[in-house]
Amino acid sequence: MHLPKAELHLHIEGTLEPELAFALAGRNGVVLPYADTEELRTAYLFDDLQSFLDLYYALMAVLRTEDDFAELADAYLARAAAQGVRHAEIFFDPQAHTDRGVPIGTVIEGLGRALERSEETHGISTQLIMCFLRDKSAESALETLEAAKPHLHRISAVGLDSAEVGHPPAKFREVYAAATALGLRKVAHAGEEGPPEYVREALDVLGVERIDHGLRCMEDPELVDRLVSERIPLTLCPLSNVRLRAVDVLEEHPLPAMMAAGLLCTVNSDDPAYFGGYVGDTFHAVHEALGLDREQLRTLARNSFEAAFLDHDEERRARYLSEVEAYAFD
Ligand SMILES: Nc1ncnc2[nH]cnc12
Ligand SMILES: [Zn+2]
Repeated sequence: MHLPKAELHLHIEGTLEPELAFALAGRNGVVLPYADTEELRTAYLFDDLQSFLDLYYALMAVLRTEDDFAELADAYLARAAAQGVRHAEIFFDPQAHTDRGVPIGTVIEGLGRALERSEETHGISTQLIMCFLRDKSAESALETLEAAKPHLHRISAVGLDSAEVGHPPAKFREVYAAATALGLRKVAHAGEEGPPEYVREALDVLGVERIDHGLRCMEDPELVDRLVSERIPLTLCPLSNVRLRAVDVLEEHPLPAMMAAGLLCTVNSDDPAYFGGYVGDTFHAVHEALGLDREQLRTLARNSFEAAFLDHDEERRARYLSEVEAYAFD
């Protein structure tokens, strides 16, 4: 669906399509434990977040050089542009690469190279969000922030992702305080598999401005009231929630109830190479499965630009919002 939109919850490593994985494996002499792309695709049946993460981290072995990261990001941006994305705030997981010997500079400069020419090449403005892996230590997160310092001009925010349950946001209090002192914005995954309490902690202890997922806030009416009154954006990922079994089927996703409750919902693709669709496909899917009408889809698109970190460029935000209003559904 070509409705103009911002994508705010997208892991660049989660855009690694099987074809590119095999091409990079060949180039870099990495042997994958799958015969071909078809066999690899059969592994994309997940029971929960962890079963996905195991494959997601394993496949990253093919990403080694600056060119690899630039190619990965460029391929995503081309697909996103074809689905109406005008602005993308892109997550990356530096520790997943530094832990296997790829320097953080290789990752950031490779991604940065694709991102800096994105507006010209794809018509998409971009930002980069550096995520800490919450199943690693707080010290490792601090070391990662320190190692990223020569490249901070390329990074606008920090985030928190990976295995949620058992790794509450408060574990990362110190690194978020350090990121704040460096002028970085803050988001965190919370309430995907973890309890509503993690959403509260992300707001109160880490000071995040957006919640990634936030699905489980619906179990806690008081929290919903707070998210509504403070207009905290939620970056929801409905196709991801189905594939990782947070909801049984898309038809039962609480997105309509969340919108009706007044939450500032956005719709995103999370890891589109693994979950069956990019963000335009996701808009189409929620239209079909949940019956969201055109004005509700327009609201989701409007919300995406409202929730974007575009405060330094309100003129651009206004331009994107006017494109949403002007969009004529086929
Ligand atoms: N859906 C997700 N939740 C947590 N960490 C992730 N890393 C990539 N995708 C993720
Ligand atoms: Zn995510």
